[in-house]
Amino acid sequence: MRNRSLLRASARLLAPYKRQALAAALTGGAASLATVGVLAMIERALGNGLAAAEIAIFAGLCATILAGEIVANRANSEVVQGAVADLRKELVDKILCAPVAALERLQRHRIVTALNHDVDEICEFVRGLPFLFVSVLTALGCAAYLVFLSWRLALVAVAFAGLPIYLMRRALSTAFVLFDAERRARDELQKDYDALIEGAKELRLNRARRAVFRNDRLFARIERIRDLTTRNFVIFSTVEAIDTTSIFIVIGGLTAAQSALAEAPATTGTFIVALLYMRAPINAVIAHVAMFGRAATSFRRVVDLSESFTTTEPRLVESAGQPPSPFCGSVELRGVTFQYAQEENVAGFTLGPADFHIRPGEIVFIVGENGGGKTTLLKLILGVYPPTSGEILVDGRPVSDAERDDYRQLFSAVFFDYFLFDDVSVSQESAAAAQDYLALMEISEKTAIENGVYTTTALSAGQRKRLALVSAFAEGRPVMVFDEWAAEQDPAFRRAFYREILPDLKRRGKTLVVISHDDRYFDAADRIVTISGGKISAEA
Ligand SMILES: Nc1ncnc2c1ncn2[C@@H]1O[C@H](COP(=O)(O)OP(=O)(O)OP(=O)(O)O)[C@@H](O)[C@H]1O
Repeated sequence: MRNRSLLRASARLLAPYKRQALAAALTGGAASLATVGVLAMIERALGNGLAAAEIAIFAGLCATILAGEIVANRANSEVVQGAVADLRKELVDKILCAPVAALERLQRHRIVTALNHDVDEICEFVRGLPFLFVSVLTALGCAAYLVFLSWRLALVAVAFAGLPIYLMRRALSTAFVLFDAERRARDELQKDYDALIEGAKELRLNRARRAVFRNDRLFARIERIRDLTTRNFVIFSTVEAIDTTSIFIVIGGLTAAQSALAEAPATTGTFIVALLYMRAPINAVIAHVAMFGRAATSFRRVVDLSESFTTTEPRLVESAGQPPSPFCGSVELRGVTFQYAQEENVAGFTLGPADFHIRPGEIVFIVGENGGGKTTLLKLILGVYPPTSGEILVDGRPVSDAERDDYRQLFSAVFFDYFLFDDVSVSQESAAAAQDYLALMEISEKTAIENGVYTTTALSAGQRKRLALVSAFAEGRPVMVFDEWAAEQDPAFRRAFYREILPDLKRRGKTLVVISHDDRYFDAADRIVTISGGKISAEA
């Protein structure tokens, strides 16, 4: 079933390139038929020589082979590169629209392996499709020619090829099972590669962990992949060896049968030459079967991934460039709940039902114990997580799924695990203010904004966080949100954040939502909301 899906998906990918694909198929097909024609003429020439007109036809066929192959390869390349680029773009768009909670749950390694390895495998298969088509056409042309030469010899050849074909089929189905195991091992290896880079400092410090990680995890997985790939290689070499041997078995069978069938030796000779020629396209088909197995496994992974990316906001990529809606009133969460997906029979954390509101121009602090639900609440306020139930209202009007992306444009945020892009989206009016903010953050000596890009982001942890605040400010949104922003700051700058920067932002008309554990500065808030065990427990 899935295999048919792969073929359907391949057909869909190739659909926009129908004209080039048709050109490739026709020119490739013409070259294949010309090859069969050349073979037939050689057979005639060996017996009777060629007349002048036939020499011209022979030259014409050779020219057809040359031109056909050049044009077919060029058209193939256009088709395949187009289809590959489309598949990559499609996956990027899927990830851009995917629910953030699903991306967080899936973890980076699975997505990276799908984007790189799986796309490459599928592309490799698609890339081979036009050649497969030409190979099948050539093989069919040869087969027709063989039947034309002698249907009785053709029957003998099929009879002798039966057992090898059965053995090859058995071997290939074993290989397909191994592809699956190899693919799972690749996911795990990618996960360990991530740990190898991201955990470099920890691995340097702990000799015992380094040894276990290297030997029992990384090397063990690399060895497993080597083992599975080698076993697959052996299977395919065996298939090729069976294929090579089978041709000789068939030839042996033909020579043995020739006298019983009273075939002319010249016919049998030509039959065998054509049979030998047929080996090349048959080998190409077998090689493609291997590609098919790998691509089918990768395709299953991509489909599984795509299914977990099912989104309520499929049009996110189309709405780029729309201006944010004007914000004049309040934001309210009414009876909002959110539940993380269940992990291995452990129920996911549930937040809410929560009622929460933000009035324009105020500073709201969200406080509470670790794991109480502050960041989850923040992601709900920002519209990054859609509520499981309940609704979000702007100026008393509920925000629908279709409007959620407009709603999100009200906010800029510095998350606890923020990502710092090196470009700054500075609106005309906030460009000068962004420069002011670099100075206010005491990093204008370290970096500057040139052509909308920071000259450097290679700064200390606290300085990078200040740069993230500049970026958030430069976006010019009415509501700014900070998740434990001051955690990395030195005491003087931490004080500056609560006593100078937040009031300055408020003076500039910003509404501010701040997660904080800095209880000595809680008085900087206009209002404090406490959350514990997923419930808003107090408001002051
Ligand atoms: N990506 C996630 N997937 C599943 N569960 C999660 C995820 N993130 C958080 N949780 C669960 O949700 C609960 C609340 O997490 P949250 O990050 O909102 O807490 P917090 O109050 O911000 O904590 P902290 O003060 O430690 O930052 C946690 O106890 C955790 O079990």
